[in-house]
Amino acid sequence: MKMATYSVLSGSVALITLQNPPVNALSEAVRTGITDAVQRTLKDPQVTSVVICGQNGRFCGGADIREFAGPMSGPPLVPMIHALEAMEKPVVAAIEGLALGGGLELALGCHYRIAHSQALLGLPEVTLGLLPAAGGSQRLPRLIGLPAALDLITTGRHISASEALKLGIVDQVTDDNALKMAVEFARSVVGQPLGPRRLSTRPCHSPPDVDSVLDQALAQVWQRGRGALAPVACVGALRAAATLPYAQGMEKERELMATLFNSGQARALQYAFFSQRVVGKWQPSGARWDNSTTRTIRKAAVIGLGTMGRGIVVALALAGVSVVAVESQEKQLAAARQMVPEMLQRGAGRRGLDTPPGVISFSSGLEDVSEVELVIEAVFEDMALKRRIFSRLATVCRPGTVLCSNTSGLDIDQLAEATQNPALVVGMHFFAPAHVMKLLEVVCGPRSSPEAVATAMVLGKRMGKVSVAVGNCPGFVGNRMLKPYMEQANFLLEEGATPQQVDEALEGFGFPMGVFRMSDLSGLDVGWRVRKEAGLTEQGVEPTRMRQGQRYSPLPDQMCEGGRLGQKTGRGWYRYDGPGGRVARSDPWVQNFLETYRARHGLVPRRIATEEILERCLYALTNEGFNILQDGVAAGPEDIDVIYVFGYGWPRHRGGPMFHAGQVGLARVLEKLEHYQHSHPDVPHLKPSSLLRRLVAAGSPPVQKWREFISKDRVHSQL
Ligand SMILES: CCCCCCCC/C=C\C/C=C/C(=O)SCCNC(=O)CCNC(=O)[C@H](O)C(C)(C)COP(=O)(O)OP(=O)(O)OC[C@H]1O[C@@H](n2cnc3c(N)ncnc32)[C@H](O)[C@@H]1OP(=O)(O)O
Repeated sequence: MKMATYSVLSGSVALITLQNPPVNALSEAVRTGITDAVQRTLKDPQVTSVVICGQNGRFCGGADIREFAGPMSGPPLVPMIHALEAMEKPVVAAIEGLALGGGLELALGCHYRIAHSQALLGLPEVTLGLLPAAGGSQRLPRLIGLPAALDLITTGRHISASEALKLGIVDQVTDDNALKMAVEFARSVVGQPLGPRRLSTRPCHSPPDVDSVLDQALAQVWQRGRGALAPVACVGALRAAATLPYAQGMEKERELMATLFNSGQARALQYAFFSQRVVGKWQPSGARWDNSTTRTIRKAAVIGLGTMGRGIVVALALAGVSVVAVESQEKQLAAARQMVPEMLQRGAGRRGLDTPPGVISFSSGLEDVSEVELVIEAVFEDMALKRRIFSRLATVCRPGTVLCSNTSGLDIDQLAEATQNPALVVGMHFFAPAHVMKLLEVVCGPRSSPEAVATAMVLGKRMGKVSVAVGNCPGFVGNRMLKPYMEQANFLLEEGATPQQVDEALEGFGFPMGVFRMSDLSGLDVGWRVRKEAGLTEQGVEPTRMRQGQRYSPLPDQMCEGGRLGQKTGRGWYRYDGPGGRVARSDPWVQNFLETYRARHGLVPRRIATEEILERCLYALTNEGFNILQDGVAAGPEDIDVIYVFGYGWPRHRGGPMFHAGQVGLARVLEKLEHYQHSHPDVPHLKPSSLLRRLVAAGSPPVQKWREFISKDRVHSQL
């Protein structure tokens, strides 16, 4: 039952309990319940104080985000909180579990706040494309000062009860029963003046250089936000708090919220929030998020200690898994022995731990993995080498050991074939740096058992990853979609664009790095190795611009042949201050290289508009997403969008590629793909997906409806 209940304890303390599981969000029924309870409190002369708490040890997770999709009805939050604050009887918030967003704003309207030591507090509205518009942007700076409020409101970060106490957000923290303590506290403050406890009546203490503090904050959110509107609006609301009387500040808060509330960005960010939860309810290959048998992993091995392997070792150890780290090359092993403990210590420090929970041992031979429960292979993308390792693992490991590969796109089934028990083989595709990046693609091979898949999914979650189950095909989901995107970027260079121009267009869209800067960072040889494996490169001869009957750009292969591998060689699509340099500068050599290339192939360069760059790169990528959905390689558009937001730098405020296509309009995306395919008939990736066509024919249903639509049309699903 969703509501807020009213009861009176020992005849004098009114208790208002929010009841809306699982997080006691402030739905219409809850707001109605609070409003009614306030009226009853006012009318009851026996009641001398009030305590507000949440059912089941959770104070409140904020406004009910699901209600944002429809018309607003019921008592609004602002007057409701104002009525609480205006009461002449002391009101105490008993904060257990969490007080987030509107939940904390409600607590800020109370006269006192008592928190349990394990509670988390915060104003995360900015992460949903909004601002704390129930007075939070005006009350918080009046309580803790402008700089601290700027930090909390523009980042949306959650803080512990002890940090909240230090900042002055809560009055007391307890390890015992916070509700009991709040009730005692409420009784003890009856009769004390409430004026100073009403935050709306306090002045906002701002530093003397208030303008420069606000300007600096604005510059920072611009730089961090990559085009996100909400952080900028948050600074605007805090500027109002610092410079205007409370009532005018509230008016500004309302205006800014109205703009954000109806923006595409707020819709995208709220979609991103729910997508992550949809993806968390995985059910691939007969496995299920809520009732699968899984193996508990206490000891694991990582094979190959390059950059990826080292990161995986650290991520496992931080999750409390003991790791056998194996590397056959002496030099690489020595480097890992030195680097891994340092990385681990830093990772533990970031989590506030003195010592990392997992123990790591190093080895140069596979025989040392015989006791582990799960192995993650992380050697080069070389199928023959990986198969040799898997075949050896199958003999060395105990029966039942789950065998995983960190391949970024090779066939999991071929690896499984090299073992005696293919059901135990799954892909665990991490993203670099593996101990930092949140995404994990768990690749379900056609023969992977539900138990092996569920074990990898659960282990990923334990490692703090957002695990997404995907099917087995070249590149899986993320890299399969990246291929047409990068292909278009290379074609654009052939046609007249420069790497900077393409990168600036993509960075303007909101990616942290354009495609060429990103290639330089990850190393051009990564893709080169994959193309060689696929038989696409033509080293030594004058390369053609067609391969296997399709347009192909040999530009990146030629860069690699010339030793320009990116940052690691100090030269790539940009030049750097030497190997390992980080600052990209435009390189006249590249300009000359492109001009010579175009001349040799008879290509006449043309001016290419930013719009074309974005449409060709992004729609080619999205089109592949539709093909992936059609093939059953991803369970739904949310899975693809989560992968792109967490693994590929897709700006979260644009929801993800599939959501973005819906926002642009599926009919428009289709029309543009048709247009570009007409001009480039030799590029199959521009051929509109039949699923896209069917969705358009069905009237372009919203992205949340695609799943049911797709499942009807799917020939077969890998998941
Ligand atoms: C014209 C202008 C009009 C303006 C009118 C607007 C007025 C608004 C005024 C004030 C602004 C206030 C805004 C807000 O408060 S926005 C909400 C802020 N709160 C949050 O961002 C918290 C979001 N939730 C979380 O971060 C987490 O869920 C958690 C930390 C609370 C709990 O995490 P965990 O235990 O891991 O559980 P899940 O994440 O899996 O969640 C469980 C379940 O609960 C659903 N849920 C969580 N929070 C909310 C919520 N605030 N509203 C609705 N539903 C919520 C979540 O979706 C899960 O459900 P499932 O999807 O069905 O599994």
